[in-house]
Amino acid sequence: MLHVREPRTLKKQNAESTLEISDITPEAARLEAYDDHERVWFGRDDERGLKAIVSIHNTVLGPALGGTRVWPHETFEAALIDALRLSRGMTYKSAIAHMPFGGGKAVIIADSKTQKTPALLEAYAEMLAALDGQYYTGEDVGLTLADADFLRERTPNVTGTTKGGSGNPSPVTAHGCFLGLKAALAYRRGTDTLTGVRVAVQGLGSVGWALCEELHREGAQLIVTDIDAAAAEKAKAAFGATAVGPDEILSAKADIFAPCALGGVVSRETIPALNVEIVAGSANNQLARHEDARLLMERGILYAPDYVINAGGLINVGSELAPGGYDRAAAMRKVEKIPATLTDIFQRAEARNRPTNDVAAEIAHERIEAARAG
Ligand SMILES: NC(=O)c1ccc[n+]([C@@H]2O[C@H](COP(=O)([O-])OP(=O)(O)OC[C@H]3O[C@@H](n4cnc5c(N)ncnc54)[C@H](O)[C@@H]3O)[C@@H](O)[C@H]2O)c1
Repeated sequence: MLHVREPRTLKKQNAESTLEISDITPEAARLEAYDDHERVWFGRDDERGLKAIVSIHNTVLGPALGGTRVWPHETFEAALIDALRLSRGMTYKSAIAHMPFGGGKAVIIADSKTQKTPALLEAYAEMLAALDGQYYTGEDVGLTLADADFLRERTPNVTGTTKGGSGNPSPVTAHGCFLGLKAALAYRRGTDTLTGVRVAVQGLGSVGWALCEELHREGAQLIVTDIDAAAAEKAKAAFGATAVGPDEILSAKADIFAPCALGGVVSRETIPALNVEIVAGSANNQLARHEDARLLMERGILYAPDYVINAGGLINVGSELAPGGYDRAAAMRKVEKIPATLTDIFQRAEARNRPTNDVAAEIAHERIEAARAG
């Protein structure tokens, strides 16, 4: 059932501030991606260049937690859909990883290389403070560890910082993906030996690069791409990788495709050209549509649901908020459960002839409904 919530207002932190925050839940509710979000906020500060959407999907399991993406979406609607899909994914991610958090995510509409000024981040910190604990954030595409530290100096609800926090989540996300990718390989081939296994990695940013390091150490052959050609060149030198163009990676002949850039890359348009046995990577919302997982299944391609395999970062930053504070060893023990969780999903999906992401979503829903019922 669709609930369209009454708009709410937030108290201004400072009467002089140029930041305006509005409740755009009714506007979001008109979109297919809405999926019954609890609240969607829009923060705008023309003087400081901020346009930010904070999307809170579901807080049944706990307060909303999810990173902030800085990306120059072409339209406001595209940014809003991105935020909605990302925050819903965070709800599922927490539920599957047994973390006590709800799903939330933020999108700042800006080019992180040219428009992410200290003034913009100041305005965003003010927005986070005004949300007053409804939403905890951290790194995502376009928001670095230094940015997270900058925000944390101004407002408390920022995780994954060096300011008393757990630090950069990306290597932990990459490690969880590495373990999950091996679990998929073992499920498919009966062995998780990576020697000579060809992995096509799309996106050589914080997670993609760290994943390549682990894969390379275990003897995988890397085929890489990035829209930043310099990153691909660096990977050639560091890992002996083969670099291909951004459009070529989707049909590259490999054993595994690891999407580690943005979402929507696995779609009914791209699936026919995929030349791999497994899709396992860090990107959020890899599938353009939930139903696309069935097309993968029909092509015999094993899909590791994104919010299961990439939960390492959430587990790490979320552990900061555990009673007693951050304990890295405890967080890593949880990350090491990702392969078993995935294997269980693969088995259930195969036994019922269902796509893996259907099974994962079902498990997440069951946990949320059980918590709602108390
Ligand atoms: N950082 C984390 O801990 C974390 C946790 C969970 C999920 N994720 C997801 O993993 C993905 C990567 O995150 P990140 O933190 O490494 O981001 P990042 O910004 O550090 O890296 C993204 C990289 O992808 C490249 N890229 C963008 N579009 C591309 C395209 N079309 N083709 C090839 N390359 C392209 C960028 O140039 C950049 O190098 C994102 O989808 C993110 O939401 C990240």
